[in-house]
Amino acid sequence: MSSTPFQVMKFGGSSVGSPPRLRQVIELIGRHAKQGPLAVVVSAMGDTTDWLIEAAGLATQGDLEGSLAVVERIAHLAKTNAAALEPARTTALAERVESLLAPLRLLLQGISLTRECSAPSRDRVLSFGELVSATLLAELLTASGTEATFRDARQLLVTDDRFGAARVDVARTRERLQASVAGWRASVPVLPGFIAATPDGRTTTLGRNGSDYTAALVAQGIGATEVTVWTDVLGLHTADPDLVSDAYPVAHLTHGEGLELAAVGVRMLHPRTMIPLIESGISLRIRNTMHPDHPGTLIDAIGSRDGQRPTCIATREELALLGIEVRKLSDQFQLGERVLAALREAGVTVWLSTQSANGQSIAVVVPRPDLLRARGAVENELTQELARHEVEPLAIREPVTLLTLVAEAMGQGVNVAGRFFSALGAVGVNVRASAQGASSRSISCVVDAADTAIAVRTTHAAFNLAHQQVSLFLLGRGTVGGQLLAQVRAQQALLKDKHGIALRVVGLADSRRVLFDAAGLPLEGLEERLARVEPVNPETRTLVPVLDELRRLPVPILVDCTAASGIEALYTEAFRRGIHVVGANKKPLALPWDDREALLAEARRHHVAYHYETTVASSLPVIDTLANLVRTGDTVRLITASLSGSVGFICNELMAGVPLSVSVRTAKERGFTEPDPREDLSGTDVARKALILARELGLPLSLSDVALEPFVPEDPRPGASVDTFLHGLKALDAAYADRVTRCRSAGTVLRYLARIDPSKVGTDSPVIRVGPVAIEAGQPGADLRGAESFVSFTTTRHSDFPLVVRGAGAGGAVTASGVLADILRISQALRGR
Ligand SMILES: NC(=O)C1=CN([C@@H]2O[C@H](COP(=O)(O)OP(=O)(O)OC[C@H]3O[C@@H](n4cnc5c(N)ncnc54)[C@H](O)[C@@H]3O)[C@@H](O)[C@H]2O)C=CC1
Ligand SMILES: N[C@@H](CC=O)C(=O)O
Repeated sequence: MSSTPFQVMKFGGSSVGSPPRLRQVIELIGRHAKQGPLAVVVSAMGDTTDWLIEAAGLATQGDLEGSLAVVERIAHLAKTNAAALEPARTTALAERVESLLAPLRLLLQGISLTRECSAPSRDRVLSFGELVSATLLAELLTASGTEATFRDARQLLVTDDRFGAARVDVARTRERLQASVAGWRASVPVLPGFIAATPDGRTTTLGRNGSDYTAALVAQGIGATEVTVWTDVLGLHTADPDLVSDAYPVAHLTHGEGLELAAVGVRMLHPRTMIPLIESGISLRIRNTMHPDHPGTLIDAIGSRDGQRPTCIATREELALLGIEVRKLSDQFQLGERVLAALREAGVTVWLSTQSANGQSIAVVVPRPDLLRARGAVENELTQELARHEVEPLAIREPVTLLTLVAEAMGQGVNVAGRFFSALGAVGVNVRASAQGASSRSISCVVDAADTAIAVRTTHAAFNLAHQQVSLFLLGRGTVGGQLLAQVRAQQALLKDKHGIALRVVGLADSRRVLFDAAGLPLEGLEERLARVEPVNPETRTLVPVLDELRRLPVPILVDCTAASGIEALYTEAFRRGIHVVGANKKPLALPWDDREALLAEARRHHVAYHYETTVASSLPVIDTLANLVRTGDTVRLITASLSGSVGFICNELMAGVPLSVSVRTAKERGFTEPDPREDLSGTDVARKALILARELGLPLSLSDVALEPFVPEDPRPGASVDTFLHGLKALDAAYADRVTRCRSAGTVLRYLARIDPSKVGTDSPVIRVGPVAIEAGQPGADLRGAESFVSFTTTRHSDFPLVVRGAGAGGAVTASGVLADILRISQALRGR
């Protein structure tokens, strides 16, 4: 006889709930049975257990007809599944199902007559789910060529008579299994999970996750080395994938980690199941029936093989926090002991308890449905002290969630608690209570239920993700915003894989519509999706509630690709919420000096970044260069610049003989102008840019200080639409053609330049001048092409040869790339925090 140890495989209800899944299970068992001895444990098919509970309930109400109709549903599922796999034996298998369910029908009849369903009767009713599935699975396996035999777990697993959650007599169970296993090698044993029997043969059930427990007990009893739980996920994930889209299956865990996770409520594991496995050194694998080649999660004595130790985040929801505090300090009180004993006595599970060092207060976390019972038990225990006002009235907080980080040797890691709490604090999650397990494998805290998702996502990112998550709320989906979305879409994978930055667009707004999803908006078709949102009145809408959601996400950034006036109020709200801002919009920086200073001070006060590199010459590194000059102690003596990509382009077109009206229209079409090109042609846009630069030098100037000569005279119809304005430009074509002719004959080029001369501070001459000039060939800026800009810095150190920054100064794609670079600067600066 072979001495190869057994493997135990357990299949849950969903794995055997439908013909395709059942077929996969039969194939899997067939394949593994060829490799070595195998024992199979199976749950009831699909929702059968719920249906049995329903049938028992109806029978108890005297509704036999309804109850038998539910049995019909159960029979139908079993027959359909069996017939789909063995069509040739449809009738025989249907008869088999009928004969298996006949005693159930009789039992329900009895219950309906007495209108009483005792705990033993209920266990008996529930047992039919597993009995049917195990019997059918054994028959279907044999028919498929894998010799299998139904083994009644009630003859093997011995329990006490606590019906509903019976306690197993491990020693007697082991004895029976050892005696029985000798005959198991020739034919795969198929055992019903979840059910067992008292020593006198009355059917019992094992409670929650009972089938996993059966598998662990069987493995222990027959000396198996591994239990595989086949389910519908790829393994135990680092966090609940419904809450965290980045959660991933963990390859290896130690038994200790598994037990810890089971203890804090991870649905897939139960402490009862872990104990026989740990005692007997049996590995537990969690695998997906639909992906049988995926290794899933292996839980054993060794744990991680590759040094990777991901932190699993477990949540237990629907809890209540009870705070009990003594008014007067006394070492006689033994508050903690009494409260815990009272709760134990009342049968209330305590998920977490923390006591103050002096024993004056205790906080306990209990299941929410047990809150009344828990409260009653504690108040009863402390009746006299409460009456004498020695104890504060109980403080109750509900619903709350218990969030636990589990990782081997966590206690030896540096600053684990600090990282945990600061990650939660950074997104505004209040920790209501906390505890670090003595095992050094876990640390737990209690948060409000409303904070569950954000708390899990944040801690998961802080502990498990190699990449930095960045959450973008984009305002504006026009020339720049639209290009930015396209660039994020194109760069997303590369940024994550190569640079460790995971950009997620969580919000998008235009002037009248907003879309927001904290989990991230799919970028494909996003603008079309926004266009379908019901528009609202821009005058009355507020984006502050969106900021309240944004602030709770990792590295939140408000990205302003609008030309909106008054948007600084939103920036201020963002800064106050710890949200960074990246803006292409010049208007907030051209506010009166005191307002602009107040805005920047607000960002500094809240330790957030405000980057606006693209406000001066699109993606050209102008502001950064200037800041570096100033930071390194250089003195800027003069800045001369062609700061308008659109007006520069128009000048070049005019010099090439294109009429003014046509060149302005082309500049707009190419995305060089402001949404309203009058902003460019009036010189206001250049004046704002020059002002932004002058202020970077610390000069407290305002727009009214700029000596401005427009490129095109003021529109006589300022309220007219952009189209009307563009149309009206035709009237100026001849005058501009004349001007160009004069330039040509003088050998000069038409340009629109800005000049910032700090030496004029304190004199009658303007520090900033903006206006059209005719410059000679060979002079800086004369040879600009298309929408090129240039900025020339003459400084103490760059005196003979000014430092020149030159390149494309306008356009959606280049500007968007500058905005993206600002976003990446923030995320890089925050890495690891
Ligand atoms: N086009 C370029 O080459 C450059 C543009 N910029 C700046 O970028 C900003 C955007 O320019 P474009 O994309 O060309 O403009 P655009 O007119 O093409 O797009 C503006 C977008 O902002 C939206 N919007 C307006 N008010 C809003 C509000 N209060 N909230 C949310 N969305 C709002 C509009 O619905 C539109 O989607 C402007 O401030 C411009 O000065 C900066 C550097 C270069
Ligand atoms: N309209 C602007 C765009 C960049 O700020 C320009 O023409 O330069």
